[in-house]
Amino acid sequence: MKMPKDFLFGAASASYQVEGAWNEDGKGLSNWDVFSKIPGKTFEDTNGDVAVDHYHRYKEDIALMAEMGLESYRFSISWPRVFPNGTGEVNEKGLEFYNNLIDECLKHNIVPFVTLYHWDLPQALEEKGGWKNKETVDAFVRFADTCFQSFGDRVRHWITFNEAVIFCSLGYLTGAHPPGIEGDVKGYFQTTHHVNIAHARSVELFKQNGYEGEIGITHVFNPAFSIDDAEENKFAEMHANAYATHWFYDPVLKGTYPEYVVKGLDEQGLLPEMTDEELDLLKRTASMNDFIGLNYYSPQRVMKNDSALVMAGGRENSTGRPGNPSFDGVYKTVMMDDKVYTKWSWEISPEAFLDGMHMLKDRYGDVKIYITENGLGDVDPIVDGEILDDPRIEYIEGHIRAVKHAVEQGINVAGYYAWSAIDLLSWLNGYKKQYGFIYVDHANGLERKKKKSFYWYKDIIATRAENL
Ligand SMILES: C[C@@]1(C(=O)O)OC[C@H]2O[C@@H](O)[C@H](O)[C@@H](O)[C@H]2O1
Repeated sequence: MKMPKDFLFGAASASYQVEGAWNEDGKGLSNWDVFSKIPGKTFEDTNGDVAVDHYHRYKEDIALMAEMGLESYRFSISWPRVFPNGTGEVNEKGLEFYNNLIDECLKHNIVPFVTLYHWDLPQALEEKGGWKNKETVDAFVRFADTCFQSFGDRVRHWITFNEAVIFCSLGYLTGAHPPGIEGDVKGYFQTTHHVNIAHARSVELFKQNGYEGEIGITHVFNPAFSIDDAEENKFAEMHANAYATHWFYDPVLKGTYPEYVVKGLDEQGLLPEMTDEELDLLKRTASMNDFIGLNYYSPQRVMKNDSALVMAGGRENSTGRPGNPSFDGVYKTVMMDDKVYTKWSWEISPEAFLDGMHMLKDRYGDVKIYITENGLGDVDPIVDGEILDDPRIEYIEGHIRAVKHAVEQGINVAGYYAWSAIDLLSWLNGYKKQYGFIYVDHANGLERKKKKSFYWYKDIIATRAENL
């Protein structure tokens, strides 16, 4: 079977990780511009000052994506490039860059798929409390509307937020991401609620103003599976899926928070402050969401936690490495002998991906899905100057096959975006963790080079994955 003709084969990036030009053309400071310069926060003190210089080299990069036959490019907009202080004055040069980027995509018949927020919050807002402060919600809605007005004549696909669970939990539970706070559990849940309100208000505004196209949100998709059939471990599975998935997906797709989590948080005095008006907003906007974006890399294998609650913070544990207890100590993730893992100990399981998508359909019905990220973080083998990233080809082949099976089994998947189009700055892992189809040679002026997977993906797109 060929993938449907309107299925989008894409690839993704994020502003802070690719653009560089951190202080050029009127751009304001982001929280990551500041946080990454705190000694020890990132591997080898890497930061996004230059990244892979997409800001100056986007035409070359888009041309390479077009050569690959890429049908769609998912990229994010740097909020502080548009609003240097988070709100107030608009930076026209910032709008100009994204207008040029969008026009370059369209010139090559590449569909722009825009993420409004991929973690780079204006520092001016972070300093006023960031996502714990309701004012940030107001500022986001203004930023979103400015983008709708400026780009909505050519952009027809919008994602409000990328992976709320990551920037909220790493910002307020483990402290590995800005603002670097550890153990603020109530603050963590409050930020997730504020992000949900910012999303819902932006969706309602998008629909009320009659912008063309579709809007949704992207969440981590990390389905939990018990290590066995023991009752206590099946409970751990239920608990993990409730807190890591339903807490984020239900308010968007059902318009309500999962009762099990609300009850648990209330009993612990951790329930976010939520007004009736906000809860009504979630309820009335749920049906306005056009799709849900899934960022799937791996499942989590869980069991009842039998050790003291040790919040393993720090860089290496922030990338989803198994072995950590949940924030509340109820369950822990484990590695299993019969599973396959990446160099960063992330399980590789296209099977769990397909099972998880069925779980979502059972809970949310026939919701339109985009796979907005999926890929292999690896240290790519280089042989005689050629980047032979066969492990990445094998990983992506298995996951596109799972997407194909999902579509054949009646699950409404409308597109697949590999993470990432081009090698880029990993938030905490510098450049050692590569994801791209295009290699960036940091030893030779950021020269671009096509990997083996570049040619492989080109063929997959051309044949619409018919032979998978
Ligand atoms: C933590 C990590 C990683 O470095 O592997 O997960 C996979 C991927 O997720 C994306 O949303 C991040 O923007 C990107 O940088 C990657 O981040």
